Amino acid sequence: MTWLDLPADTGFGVTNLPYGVFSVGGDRPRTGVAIGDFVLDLAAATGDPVHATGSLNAFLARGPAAWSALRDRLTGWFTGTDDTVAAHLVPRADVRLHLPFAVADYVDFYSSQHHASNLGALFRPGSPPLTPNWKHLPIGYHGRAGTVQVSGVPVVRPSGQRKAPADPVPTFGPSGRLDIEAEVGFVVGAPASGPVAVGDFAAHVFGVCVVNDWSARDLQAWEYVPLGPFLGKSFATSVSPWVVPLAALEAARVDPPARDVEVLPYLDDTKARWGLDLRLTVSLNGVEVSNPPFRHLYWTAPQQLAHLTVNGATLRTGDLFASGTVSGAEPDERGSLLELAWNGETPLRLPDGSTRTFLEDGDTVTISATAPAIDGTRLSLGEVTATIEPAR
Ligand SMILES: O=C(O)/C=C/C(=O)CC(=O)CC(=O)O
Ligand SMILES: [Ca+2]
Ligand SMILES: [Mg+2]
Repeated sequence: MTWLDLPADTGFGVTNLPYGVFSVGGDRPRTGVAIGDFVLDLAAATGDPVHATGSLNAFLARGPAAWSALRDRLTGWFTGTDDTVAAHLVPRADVRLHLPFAVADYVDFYSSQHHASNLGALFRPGSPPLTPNWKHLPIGYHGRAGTVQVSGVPVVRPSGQRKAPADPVPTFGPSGRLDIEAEVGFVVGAPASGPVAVGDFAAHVFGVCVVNDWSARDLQAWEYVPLGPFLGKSFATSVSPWVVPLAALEAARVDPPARDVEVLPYLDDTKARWGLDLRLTVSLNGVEVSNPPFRHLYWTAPQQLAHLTVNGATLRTGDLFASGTVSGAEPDERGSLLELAWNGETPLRLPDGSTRTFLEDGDTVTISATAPAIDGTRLSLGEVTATIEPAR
C-alpha cells in the first residue's frame, strides 16, 4: 500500500524505484527517483550532498550496503503513513532528464545466439553462422564511453569510408545503412581491482538501463576485419535516463538457456543464475516493429563481467557493459534493422505506406523494456529514444 496516487499501469511503482538525474527549468541537475508520474528530489528529501552532484557516480561508488539502505528508506517513505516526502515530488512532465552517470568505460557484448547467427549469415555468408569461440567465451569489444548520450539527444548520421564488395575502391560519405541495436546495459557501481567472480556480480553492478547501440553497417562491414567494430559504432550510443536497481529485478530472474558446450570454471554460473525475463519493444516513428525477448541470452551479465575482468582489468564506478543486440528466434523479435529487413531484402512496411531497410533522416527510434515485479505487475525500465539528423 502507498499514500501515493499511482496510475494503475504506471510501471514506476514502489517496487521499481529507478534512479536518474533531473533538472527543472535551468536549475542544477540532481538525483531523483521515479515514482508514478513524479520524481522524488533525493537531494532535497535526504539532505545528502551525494545526491546533488549531477551524477549518480558518487552514490554508486558507496556500494551495495548503501544502495540497499537507501532503497529500504525509500520503500518505507512510500509505503508508510507519513507523507512528509510528498513536498519533494516533482511532476515527471516538468523535468529534464540528463545522462544519469558519467560513463567510465563502455563495453559491448554479443551474447544473443539468434543475433550472432543472423549477423554471421549476413556478414560472413558461406562460413558457419557462429564463430568457433562463440560458445566458449562472451565475445565483446571496447566501445567509446565519451559518445554515450542520454535518451532524447539526436543522433547525427555518421560519415566515413564504405566499400561494397562490387566497388573497386572505397568512397567517403554519409552512411547509407544506419541501424539500431536494441540492448540492455549494466551499470557498475562498486569498483574492483581485478577479476570479479560470477558470484560477486551483485556486489559490483548497481542496475540496468536500456541501450541503443547505433551502428553504421556500411562503415562497419568495410572496417571490421580483423580488429572488429571501430568507427561504425563509436559515433553514438544512447541510454535510457533511469537506472533500475538489480534489487528491483528479483522477480525477473530466470534460468538462462541450456548451454551445450562446457565452459571453463571462471564462467560457470550454476550458482549465480541471472537470466532476466525482460521484454523489449522497438518502435520506429511510433510503430512497433519488434519485441525482443532478453531471457534467451546465452551469456548472462555475471558471465560477461567475469570475462571482462578475468585478465586483471580493473573495474571503475560508471563502467557500462551492454548485453549485445537482443534478438529472439522469431522474425518479429529481432533487435536490428539489418536483421528485421534481412540486409535490405525484405523491407519493413510502415502504416504510412513507406518502407525501410535502414534509417532515414528524421526517423525516430524508441526502445522500451519491462520486467515482472515482485507484486505481480510489470515494472518499466523506461525508454531510450532519438531522432536521426542529416550528416553534417
Ligand atoms: O558479427 C559481426 O561481425 C558484427 C556484429 C555486430 O555488429 C553486433 C554487435 O555490435 C554486438 C552486439 O550488439 O551483439
Ligand atoms: Ca551492439
Ligand atoms: Mg556505440
